[in-house]
Amino acid sequence: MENFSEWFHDILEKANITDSRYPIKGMAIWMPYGFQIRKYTLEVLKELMDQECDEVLFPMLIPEEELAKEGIHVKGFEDEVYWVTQGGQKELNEKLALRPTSETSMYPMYSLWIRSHIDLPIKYYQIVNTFRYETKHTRPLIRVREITTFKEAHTAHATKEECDEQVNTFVELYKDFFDYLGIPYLISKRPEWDKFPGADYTMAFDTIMPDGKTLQIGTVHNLGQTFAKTFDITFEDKDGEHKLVYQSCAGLSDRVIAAFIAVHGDEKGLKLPAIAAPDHITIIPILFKEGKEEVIAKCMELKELFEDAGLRVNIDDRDIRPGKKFFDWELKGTPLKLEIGPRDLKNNKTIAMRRDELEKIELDLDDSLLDKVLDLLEDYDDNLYETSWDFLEEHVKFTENIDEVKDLIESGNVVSFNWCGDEACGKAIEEETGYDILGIQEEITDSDAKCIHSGEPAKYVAIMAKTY
Ligand SMILES: Nc1ncnc2c1ncn2[C@@H]1O[C@H](COS(=O)(=O)NC(=O)[C@@H](N)CS)[C@@H](O)[C@H]1O
Ligand SMILES: [Mg+2]
Repeated sequence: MENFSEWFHDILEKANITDSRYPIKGMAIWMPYGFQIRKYTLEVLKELMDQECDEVLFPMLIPEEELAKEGIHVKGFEDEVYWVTQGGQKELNEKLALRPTSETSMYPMYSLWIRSHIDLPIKYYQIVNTFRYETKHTRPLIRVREITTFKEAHTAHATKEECDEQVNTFVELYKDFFDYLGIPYLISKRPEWDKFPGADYTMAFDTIMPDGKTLQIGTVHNLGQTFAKTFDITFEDKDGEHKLVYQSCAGLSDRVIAAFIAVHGDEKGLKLPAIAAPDHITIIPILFKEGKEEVIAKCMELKELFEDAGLRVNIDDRDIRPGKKFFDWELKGTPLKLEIGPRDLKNNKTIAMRRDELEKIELDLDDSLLDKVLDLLEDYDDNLYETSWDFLEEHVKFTENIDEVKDLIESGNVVSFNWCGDEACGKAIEEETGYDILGIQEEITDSDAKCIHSGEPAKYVAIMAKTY
């Protein structure tokens, strides 16, 4: 994985995940195999989101006057918004923004819908495409200009306590989501200067990619009452008083799939956890002239057996030499491969192979087969989960010496350090090292800890990294 970036771009094309040759920079096509990975990933996400929120769907276009209402917010996005200025031959009398995110399309409606405390809480989410004219280097799935898989949740609450609680609930939901996908993460509170435009604070999930650079894979924002003031989202409370709501929002994007592919991959290609793998099992018949029908018949029988157990199975019966089939299987990263040839049939066996260990496992073609296959899939998933978390944990290094930071990060680590929390000091650290402070992870109680830069008493343990 020396050159991860090359591996990543290659695998997207070779495994038929996306095609970035679309004639607009930062926009790509979801190809069939990738579309399935995205589909199964979204099934997991929606299962979790539907327990917490109601799914809705808002228009993609936002009137300029709404987008511009929240000063800090629009400042944060003014360089990234795409505009629609014409309808057919006619100039529009008001410019329309392609949503970069949907606060300013949703909150005028929240203001309309929320009258009384009984209308609260509102907890809506949508999975849509959003548009950001990213000026930094675009990368497929990682930094795109059309974010095709943008899950955004937006909540409104009567009290601060309930809103703060909602932020914690979304953090827990994201932990569950990434745990299902076996994507390891670091959670931190973004520094003041890097929080979401208009938010009180931002909780961020970062994963460590194979090259040691971190990728922000999800964020939860406590918006406080800022947007409520701007969009006049008030409610009449039980005591008859009119009050501003408290709001939170939580976002994920295509980056989840970038991380899913990256953290589990290896030199041979994809290695997909079963939960979002297009197929769980690839059956490879070894076909000779004689015995061909029997082999195919047995493969069909096994496919049915596994599908009846809820597994996704494909038979690679292409008329090509087995070696090419094995190569493709390794590239596409299906968890388990079963080989069946005429000799295996005679011995009533199949040769199984897990995509992680790549060792031959002889299995009897008897009624113990299904359970053995399910056990292999479970052990495989556990191994992927453990391996990815080991990688993350091995690549977070604590240091008290700012001179060590560069070597640690350049050799592919995230650096954990004591920080006084002062903004000027934080910016000086970023300036001096050339890396980003991802955020603070915990408060420090024992007072003798000193800030890595100012030497002042440290208030927090923070993390910094080279980021995507
Ligand atoms: N250009 C981009 N390409 C891919 N993913 C992106 C891009 N910009 C942001 N993201 C992802 O989208 C997530 C949410 O974006 S955000 O700006 O942080 N937050 C919001 O937009 C909030 N309104 C969430 S509802 C980020 O955590 C990041 O993982
Ligand atoms: Mg951005």
